[in-house]
Amino acid sequence: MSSNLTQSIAIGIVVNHVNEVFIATRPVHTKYGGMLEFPGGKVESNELPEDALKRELLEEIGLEILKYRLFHIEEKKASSENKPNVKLYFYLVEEWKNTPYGKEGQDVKWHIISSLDPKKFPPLNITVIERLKNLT
Ligand SMILES: Nc1nc2c([nH]c(=O)n2[C@H]2C[C@H](O)[C@@H](COP(=O)(O)OP(=O)(O)OP(=O)(O)O)O2)c(=O)[nH]1
Ligand SMILES: [Mg+2]
Repeated sequence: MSSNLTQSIAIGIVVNHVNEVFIATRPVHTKYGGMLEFPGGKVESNELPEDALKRELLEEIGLEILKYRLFHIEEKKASSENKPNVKLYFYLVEEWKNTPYGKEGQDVKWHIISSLDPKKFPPLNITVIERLKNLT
């Protein structure tokens, strides 16, 4: 029997009109430190995934999002009894206000979708990056 809880994560794939996505480098001292990531973070207990998406993008990259849609869900079972299962909600963000920047001091950059190297991202991003490349 498994009693593991599920930690949901809301992630924004911010895409501009020239097929670039806004990507940050994870701080070195964190899990997957030094790897690339789409902005986002943990869904809190009182939130829906899309509430967390709006909050995290404002907190991390100063973006007020206007148009977004759920694009992909990735789930992973916990590797041990005392860890949560994880569920990643990836949203495509297509319209926003403001100009995104690294509000927490993180390194950020626009990357052309076709140039993305999935090996530079956490392993749960591999499928969504493949799907993203098939869009363009
Ligand atoms: N933001 C983000 N997290 C990802 C991606 N891929 C992936 O596996 N993750 C994982 C890494 C983390 O274990 C988890 C989200 O964590 P986070 O570190 O961004 O969480 P957070 O913003 O709420 O930060 P904190 O409060 O835990 O410091 O999801 C991704 O593309 N973007
Ligand atoms: Mg985060």
